[in-house]
Amino acid sequence: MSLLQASQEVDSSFDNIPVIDLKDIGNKDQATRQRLVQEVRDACMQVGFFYVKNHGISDEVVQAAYLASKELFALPEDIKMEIEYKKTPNHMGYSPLLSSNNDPQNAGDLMEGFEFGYEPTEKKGGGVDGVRDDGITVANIWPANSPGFRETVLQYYHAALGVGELLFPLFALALDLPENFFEDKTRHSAALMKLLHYPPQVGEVDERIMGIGAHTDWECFTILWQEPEIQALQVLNNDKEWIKAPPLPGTLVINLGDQLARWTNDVFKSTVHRAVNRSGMHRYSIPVFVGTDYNVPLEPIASCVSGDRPPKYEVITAGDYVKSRFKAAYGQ
Ligand SMILES: O=C(O)CCC(=O)C(=O)O
Ligand SMILES: [Fe+2]
Repeated sequence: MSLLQASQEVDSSFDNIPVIDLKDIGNKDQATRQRLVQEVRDACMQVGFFYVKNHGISDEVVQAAYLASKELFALPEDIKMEIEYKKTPNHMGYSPLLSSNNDPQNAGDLMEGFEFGYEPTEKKGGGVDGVRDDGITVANIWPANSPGFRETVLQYYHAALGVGELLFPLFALALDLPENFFEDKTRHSAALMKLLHYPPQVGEVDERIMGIGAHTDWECFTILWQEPEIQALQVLNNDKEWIKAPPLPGTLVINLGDQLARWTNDVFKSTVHRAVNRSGMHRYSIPVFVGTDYNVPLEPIASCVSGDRPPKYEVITAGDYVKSRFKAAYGQ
């Protein structure tokens, strides 16, 4: 069945998020690979979200990033504000509570964050990397007097990039494209990592106050680590029901973003989601947003367009798209 035919028959009234085991990802056996690709295709068409287990990021690397994140957010507010995102041209750095607003219906997101883009682990200090001088990842900003912080979080970042490199060929195969379709479009690691902290929300439930309001992600896909045992993430299905995406031990959440929806003319779903922390405890999460290089135009692939299904989106480069979404979320 062609992609478009399959897409017409898709039922997106899911009530849970599929789990995909990556243990066979290096297995070259045709049938094994085909099974994995089919699982990815179904998840991308029906849900836009899936968990991965056996993803290859070690517990040590995850734990170290988690602890570094907790330590960062525990710093006094005035210290954190020294690296506020407004001090960079590209919104990297610290964003205090309520500084972003992902859902225009809401008053702001009740979370604080710290965001950075590509840097090799060995480089000392943040700064300009000529290859990526694209207006988005030109300047990271790092907390002063936090020894080891930069190295620790970059270690996680690079491990997540490795997961991304495993996933791109699967997405390509799931779209009936050559396995290496994304290779020349992802040479510069246009990935941003964000540490997030959601303080507990207590008291009366107000639907307009979310940790992060309803939104879609902006890149190709997001690799999300969630704090164990705290339910916060919710995913919207086609029946407009919020489906819980609880943390499952040992897994990461993969969710598709708008770039893949644009590449595929919505054959793959960039699904609306939100998070709210009513657990009474502090919650931390770590998304890594993986996209195509910022100069790459997001042109719908031929197998996702037909006379009945004309292109839904104007062509825009990945970079311009991400910039426009930053502007909308931060109001500048
Ligand atoms: O913290 C979470 O579970 C979700 C975060 C998220 O959706 C985002 O940062 O785009
Ligand atoms: Fe998101």
